[in-house]
Amino acid sequence: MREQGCRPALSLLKVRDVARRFSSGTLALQGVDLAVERGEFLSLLGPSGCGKSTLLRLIMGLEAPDAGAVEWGRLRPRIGVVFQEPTLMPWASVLDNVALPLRLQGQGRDERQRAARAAIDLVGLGGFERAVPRELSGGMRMRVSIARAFAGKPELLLMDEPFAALDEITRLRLDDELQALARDQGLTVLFVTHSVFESVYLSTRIAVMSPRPGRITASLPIERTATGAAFRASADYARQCGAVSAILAEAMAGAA
Ligand SMILES: Nc1ncnc2c1ncn2[C@@H]1O[C@H](COP(=O)(O)OP(=O)(O)OP(=O)(O)O)[C@@H](O)[C@H]1O
Repeated sequence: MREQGCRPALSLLKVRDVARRFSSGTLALQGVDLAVERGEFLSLLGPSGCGKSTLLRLIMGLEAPDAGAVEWGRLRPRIGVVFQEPTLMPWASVLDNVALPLRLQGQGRDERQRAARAAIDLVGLGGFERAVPRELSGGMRMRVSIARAFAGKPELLLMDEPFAALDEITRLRLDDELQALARDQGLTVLFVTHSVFESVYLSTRIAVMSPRPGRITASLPIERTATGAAFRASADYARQCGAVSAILAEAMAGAA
C-alpha cells in the first residue's frame, strides 16, 4: 500500500484525505491533504490539540489512518525522529545513546561507533561522548537526541516541537544549528510547532492547520531575503510573521 512505484508524481510523501478518530470518540484529523517535497523544510503550524502529533505518528507508521492514506514516492526514505523530550537512556553515555538505533539495526560495534561519533561532532558535542545525560544541559540533551536521529543518516527528519521545553536563547541557537544541518545534509524536514516566529524563521514552507478536527487550511512558501540574525531582524521576516499570524487567526475563527 505504501509503495507507489508507478506513480508519476515525485513528492517524497503524500497524505491523502486522512482522518483519524480515537477509540475515545475524539476525531483528531479529518480531510488532511499534504504533500512533502524533497529538500523542503516544512513546518506544521497549528493550535494545541489540532492533531499535529497525531499526523506525525501516522507518517511514522506508529498509527494507521481510519480513512485516506499516507503514500510514499518512488522509495520510502530513511526516517529520523526527534520528540519534544530527548528520551535518552539516563544510565548510558552520549555515545551509547546516539549509537542505540544503529545497534538495534544490527550494525557492528566499530561501524556504529564511527557513525555515532560523526553525528556527535555534527551537533557540536565532540568531547562529550563519555558524559551521561544528567551531566548535560537541556540544550545539550536535545543535541544528543538530534545526533541520534542523524546517526541513521535520515533523508526525512520528523520533529515534534523539539525545542519547546528549552529557554529562548538555547532555542534560537538550536534553530540556527538545525537549519544549517538540514541545508548542508540536503535533508527534508517536517517540523511541528506552535510558534509562528519559529516556523517563519526555519521553514521554506508552512502548512497551517485548523483546530480539531485538524486539516491543512493554508500552505505558504517563505521568502528568505537574508540568513541568520539578519533575517530575524528584517522587515521581510516581520511581514511574513504578520501574514502567518493572520492566516492562523483565520483558521481559528473558521473553526469557532
Ligand atoms: N491516544 C489518544 N487517545 C485519545 N485521544 C487522543 C489520543 N492522542 C491524541 N488524542 C486527542 O487528539 C487530539 C489531537 O492530539 P495531538 O496530540 O495530535 O494534538 P497536537 O496538535 O499535537 O497538540 P499539542 O500542540 O498540544 O501537542 C487532542 O484532542 C488529543 O486529546
